[in-house]
Amino acid sequence: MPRGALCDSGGVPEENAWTAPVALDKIDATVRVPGSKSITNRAYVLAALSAEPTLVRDPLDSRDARLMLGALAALGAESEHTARGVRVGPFRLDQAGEPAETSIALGNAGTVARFTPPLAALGSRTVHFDGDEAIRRRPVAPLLSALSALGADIDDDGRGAPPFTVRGHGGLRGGPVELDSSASSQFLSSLLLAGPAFAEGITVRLTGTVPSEPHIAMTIDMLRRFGADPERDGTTFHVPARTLSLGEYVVEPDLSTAAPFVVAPLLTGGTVRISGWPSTSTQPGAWLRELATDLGAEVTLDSGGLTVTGSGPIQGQLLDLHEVGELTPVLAALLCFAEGPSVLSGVAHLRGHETDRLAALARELTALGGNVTETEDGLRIEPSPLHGGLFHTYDDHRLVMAGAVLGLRVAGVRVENPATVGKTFPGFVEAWQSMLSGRDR
Ligand SMILES: O=C(O)C1=C[C@@H](OP(=O)(O)O)[C@@H](O)[C@H](O)C1
Ligand SMILES: C=C(OP(=O)(O)O)C(=O)O
Repeated sequence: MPRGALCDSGGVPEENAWTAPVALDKIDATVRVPGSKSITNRAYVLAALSAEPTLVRDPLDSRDARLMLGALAALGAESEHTARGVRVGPFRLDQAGEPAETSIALGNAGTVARFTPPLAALGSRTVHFDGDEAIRRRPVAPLLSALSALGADIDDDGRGAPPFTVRGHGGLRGGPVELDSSASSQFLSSLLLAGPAFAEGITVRLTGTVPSEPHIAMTIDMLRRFGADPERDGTTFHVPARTLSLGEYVVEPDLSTAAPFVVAPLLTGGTVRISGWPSTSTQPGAWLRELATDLGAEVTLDSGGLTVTGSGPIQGQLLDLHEVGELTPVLAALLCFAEGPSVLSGVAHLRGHETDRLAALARELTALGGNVTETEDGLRIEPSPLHGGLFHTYDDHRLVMAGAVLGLRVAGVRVENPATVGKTFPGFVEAWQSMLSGRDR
């Protein structure tokens, strides 16, 4: 993947930086993290495609989730916040009497930019897609090409990123298509999620390797729960046309958002309990349980949640993160404190995430005294003492979380623009401070 661009934080003044608290003692806290972004936004899309309204319970309420609801509303699927959750859909395909054109605000939400274009092609309006400066650098070309091959009418400016326009003509033929989903698993998830609504369903044959496999498993699992019949045969995926219906969907806590809390006791000693941790999950963050154990923590999972107790130093690691790329920023921060060198690999596609995460992490960790270099597909981290300073976050929620992890052991880490964490966890700073003050949330 070509080198990405580092996004700036839109002129957020440095005095808004948050000084990440140092852990003065062993931690002892119980933490509740919000609903999974990936599950929430898939549930909203599948609800919009269902024949009846769906109540999505315990959903994430954050910038990305609201952008998804806004996109679905623009496409004709209304939602309502109720005391029991968010009731969504169904999507009205008959859009007679609606304005002929509408716009979708993408913010910097990959799930909105990748999951909603097929829905626009199913409708009958002209839909313009655009968002933050950063989303204009995130790839969509393979998805738009596949949709065009399936019969969609799409205009873009040839850069392979937003903005673009989809002209709906009241449905999509679907059928067989080839897809290169190596830059983002979200291209494949997008086609599979909408597949049941295509006249001929969809058969996708992948031409490259796909990152973030757990997110593909999540897509398949959620399609099944909503009544679809997806099948996978190696690199070929088939989703027949189906009418979807479920009624109610309960969202799991976000295990990637949990990552900084899981690794905290490895750096401070003591115990963190993450309530509501599911006994099985398709989320990539489920792997943190195994990783924390390998790093020497005592880890137990019971009906109360996941309990992680840290003890002693951590060793350097060789980790292929191709399947769990979104965990990279927090793990890179953690491994700056390891006793030996670490190599994180398999994550070249992170150059097309919220920012070029490999460049951002190498630059910011080095600026605080770390010895971190970019490789072709990851990062090499050598032990080196860290010091305080401004930690730029490039409008990336997971860099805010990484900065918080550094601050546990290093005084004076000032995390730039902490509010950008609201993409997935608006209450992150408060939850982090409560964890350190021993006040349970
Ligand atoms: O489908 C999803 O919900 C996601 C897939 C992954 O994207 P990539 O495959 O582009 O890394 C992940 O990093 C992102 O945070 C969420
Ligand atoms: C890559 C991420 O987000 P998005 O859904 O915008 O792709 C992420 O949350 O780490």
